[in-house]
Amino acid sequence: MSGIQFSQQQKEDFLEKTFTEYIGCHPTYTIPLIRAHNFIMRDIGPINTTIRYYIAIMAASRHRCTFLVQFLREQFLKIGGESEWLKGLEYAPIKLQSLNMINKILAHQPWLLKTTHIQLLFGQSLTKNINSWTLPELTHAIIIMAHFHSLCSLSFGCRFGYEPPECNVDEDGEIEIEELRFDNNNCNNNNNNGNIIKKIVKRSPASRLIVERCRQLEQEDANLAKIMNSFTLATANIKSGKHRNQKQQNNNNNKYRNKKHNGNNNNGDDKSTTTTTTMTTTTTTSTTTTTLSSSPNSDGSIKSESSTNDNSSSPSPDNDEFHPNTWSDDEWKKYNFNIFIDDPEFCYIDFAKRGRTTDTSTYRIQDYQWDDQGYSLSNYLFPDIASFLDEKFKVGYNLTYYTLGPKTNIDTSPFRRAVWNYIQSIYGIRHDDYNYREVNILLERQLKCYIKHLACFPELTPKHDFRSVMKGFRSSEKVHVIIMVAEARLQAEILYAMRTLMEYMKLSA
Ligand SMILES: CC(C)C[C@H](N)C(=O)O
Repeated sequence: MSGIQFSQQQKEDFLEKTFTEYIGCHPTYTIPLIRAHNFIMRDIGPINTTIRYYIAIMAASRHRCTFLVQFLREQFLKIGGESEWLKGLEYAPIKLQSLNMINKILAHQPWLLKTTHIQLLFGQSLTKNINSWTLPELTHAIIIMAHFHSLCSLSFGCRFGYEPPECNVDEDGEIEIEELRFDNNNCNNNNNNGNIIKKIVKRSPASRLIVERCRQLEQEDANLAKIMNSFTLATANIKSGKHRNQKQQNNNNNKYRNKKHNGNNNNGDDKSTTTTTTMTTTTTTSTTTTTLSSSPNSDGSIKSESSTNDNSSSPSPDNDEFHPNTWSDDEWKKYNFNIFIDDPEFCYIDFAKRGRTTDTSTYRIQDYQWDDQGYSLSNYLFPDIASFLDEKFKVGYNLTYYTLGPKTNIDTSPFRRAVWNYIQSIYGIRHDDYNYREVNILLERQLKCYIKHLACFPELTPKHDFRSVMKGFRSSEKVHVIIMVAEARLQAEILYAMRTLMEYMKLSA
């Protein structure tokens, strides 16, 4: 795939800014992402282009993603969208307003989507009018929404969590900075370095801060070998089935037993993180203060408060102007996302803690899978879309460089599968053939918390998290995890939506 060139238009439209800069280090993913994006937003499809952009604005507003909302507003006007509509949803056609409900459900609690929601959008045959949706239109709209909800996770994960770059100081005092910039000519998919493009820059007074950071990183690196060895061991144990012994031990662990009895273990969260938990050091413990609403607590579940980091260096205007956690009240007002959505308080709740009154049971992936049912239904309703989504899901799930930090030739599939299945379990999707104990063995608590935050509350992901979790990982590997979060989340939304559309079609057949 190296050597593929994007047209200037494509670059301007989508690759510039965040995505070019940060995801470009994974061209194997960037290319299908852009292909799918262009198909969803620009190619021939059931929905008119300006409307697509408006739906995308509604979707990105659910997660208050300034970067995307600004970008989409510009595009909307550029292609001739009604500027009046940008005053708020109430200025847009009723047909668009009617998407509000499924936008919020899909974004935060997709398991709540029911055929009645779909029914409302179609109207009864007698009352069918200009405001009614058709099945292909609705499928397109759902895919736009899910695509942008997932891009919010990608966007917050990368754009706001990436300072300063990893770097090393060599003996001559030059600094090697890992630059995760997209460069078609230098990208080689089989490159064990994860396509990192390094640049040597001369030390300058301005780089003193970076040098200090390098020293810190060197210290952290001292623990790296240990961490990676224990990870390799855990992975090997899982492959050889030895984790069953671990499971046995853990079953004797009182904390776990109590938790299980309380019925709170649906998400694979386990407060009694086992001794084999790996991947991070415990050297940095950040103190937090509460300022915003809703953030995950230390075991990966969400509590009603959020954090800013006492340890984070004071924000520079350049880096922080769009970061919600640093906004003043005035700044929040300036970007009034609420005009494009209703019920702004509606947010993710733990699937495990969903109200007893809801009739939602766990989604068994074996009953409705992407590969079979999801693929064919989406393709039937919106021709050709399935292969674009499928390509992205496959890369999101299978991408590997066989590296882990400084180690090479590592089979990371148990770790990647744990990340993927953990995210889907957050949305109530269970893979019957998966042993969820592996999640607790391979993902330490802080990482689970980060992942859950990024999937469910991307707008509240503390900026410093990118640095403080996944210690020992390369920056490109952290981006890789963020890609998995975005894709697993996207697939979860699409699965719930397609399953509900299928039920609706059966009912109305
Ligand atoms: C997310 C990372 C741990 C993935 C790893 N670098 C790999 O090549 O598979």
